[in-house]
Amino acid sequence: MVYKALTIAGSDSGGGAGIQADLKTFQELGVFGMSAITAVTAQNTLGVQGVFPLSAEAVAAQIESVAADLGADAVKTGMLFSADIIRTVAEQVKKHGWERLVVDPVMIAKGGAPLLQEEAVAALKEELLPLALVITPNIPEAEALTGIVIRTMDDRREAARRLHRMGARYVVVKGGHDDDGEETVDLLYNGSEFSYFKSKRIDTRHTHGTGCTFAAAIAAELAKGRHPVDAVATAKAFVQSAIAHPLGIGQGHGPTNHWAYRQYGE
Ligand SMILES: Nc1ncnc2c1ncn2[C@@H]1O[C@H](COP(=O)(O)OP(=O)(O)O)[C@@H](O)[C@H]1O
Ligand SMILES: Cc1ncc(COP(=O)(O)O)c(N)n1
Repeated sequence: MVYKALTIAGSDSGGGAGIQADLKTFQELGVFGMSAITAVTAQNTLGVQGVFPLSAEAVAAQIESVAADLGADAVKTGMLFSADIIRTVAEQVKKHGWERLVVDPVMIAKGGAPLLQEEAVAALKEELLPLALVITPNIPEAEALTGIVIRTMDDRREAARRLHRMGARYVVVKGGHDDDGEETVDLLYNGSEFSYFKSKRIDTRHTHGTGCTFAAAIAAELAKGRHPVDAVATAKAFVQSAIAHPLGIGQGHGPTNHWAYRQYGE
């Protein structure tokens, strides 16, 4: 049985985030990766030097080509850039009946470059979020989507409840941006209870693409038919290993090591 996952996201020329991180992660987890590119970024470990969006028509055509021939066992979205592209992606997801959908609501690159237009946040909330099986905001994204200022774990739980009410069935509020403490804690809410995925916080600047890698690993595990909670557990272990064994390339915020989980395990 060959499991297939489709990523709908932006291209990162530096290879650490976006489509490139997603395809590497799918491959490492034994899933055949396919892609629909929403925007091409000129990017490296130092930052984003340019953003060149594709038309919504070009995005739809790529998705149609995949759906018409190969099909997808799970779908992941990343950088979507505009409201137009978001609406198109939502239409396509509904049209093809894709239920195992991971929405990583990418908004801003770690260096501060916007990857989603401000006016597109409403479309993300209204059109795409209700279709998500799993949504994986980091803390600033959870704040932008809910309007809650997140300082404490209670704030995070409240944000998760709101995102669930907006229609996402499993909400993961990631803890990479919470700099306090020895641990990073990703909080998962399924509509009735919370669970916590904890790992040792690694002191490193090589975290470019961690969010993409984490969400792609969830999609890969969902493609194999795994339960969302088990998929999140594997994704946390995968990204932890990828951060713990950095490659040390590039002059800025380097990429994670996508083959670390296979080579070294957790
Ligand atoms: N320094 C770190 N040490 C260990 N895990 C981390 C670290 N930074 C991020 N992570 C993990 O990487 C994943 C992505 O987190 P985060 O940085 O919050 O997302 P994003 O890349 O979208 O900003 C989460 O599972 C988080 O717990
Ligand atoms: C094309 C593209 N997509 C997404 C990100 C976010 O990366 P991160 O996973 O570090 O939040 C990025 N920098 N570039």
